[in-house]
Amino acid sequence: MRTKIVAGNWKMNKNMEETEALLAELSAKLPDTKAQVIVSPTFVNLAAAKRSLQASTIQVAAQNMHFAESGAYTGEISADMLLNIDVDIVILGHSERRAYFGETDELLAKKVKTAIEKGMKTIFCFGEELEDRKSDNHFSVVESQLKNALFDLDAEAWKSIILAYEPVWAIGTGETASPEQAQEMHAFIRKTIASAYDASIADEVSILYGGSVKPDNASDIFSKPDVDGGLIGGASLKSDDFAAIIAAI
Ligand SMILES: O=C[C@H](O)COP(=O)(O)O
Repeated sequence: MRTKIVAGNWKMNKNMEETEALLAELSAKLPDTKAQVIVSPTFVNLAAAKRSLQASTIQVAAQNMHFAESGAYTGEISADMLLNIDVDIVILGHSERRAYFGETDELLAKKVKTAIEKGMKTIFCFGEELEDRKSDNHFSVVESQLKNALFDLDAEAWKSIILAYEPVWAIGTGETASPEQAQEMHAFIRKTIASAYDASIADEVSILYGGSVKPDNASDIFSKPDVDGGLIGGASLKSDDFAAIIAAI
């Protein structure tokens, strides 16, 4: 049985007081769920989030990290720094990191490797752009993103990987992939992993969908057999909306 997960990526939103207030609201409204719920505030608010959630089942993830142990990397954050404040989940490969900060599959492979070595869980994001889908290249783009960043991992490492398929054309646009499009791609991802490794790894990895998930479309998307939850952007910034999405799983 795969773990169901709903994760909220807050991106560059919410100051410390707003972080604490949103988490207090969310904790009060958290529906009864077996899903793993994760929130991902900005780096500077991770410690405050951990404090706010001390008595909660809600987990905290970072939105990025560097691959190096430490050193002269101005502005960067290491795995050990995250672990030092008890943050052991990291989002890597988000399309905004790829598009605005030049993160490549090769760089992401290094980051994932570090996360695994440090005992962290990775929410690994990937997905095609609109032109890829229009030109019917979406499957090959996704396959190469997975292959380049993840397929050097050993089988054991996959226990620490959560996948998040996020078609770039659906992120923050209000345009969601249809539940059928999400299911088709998630099934393809599982098949690709089964070919590279084996069926049990493919069956066990949780694959989240991300891209304009809202309270009114969440249950249709989550009802698909290969969709194990969501990575939620905008709608995770409002406690009512995020709680409704969690309730839809
Ligand atoms: O990480 C989350 C995704 O970028 C989705 O964002 P969105 O729900 O605002 O479309």
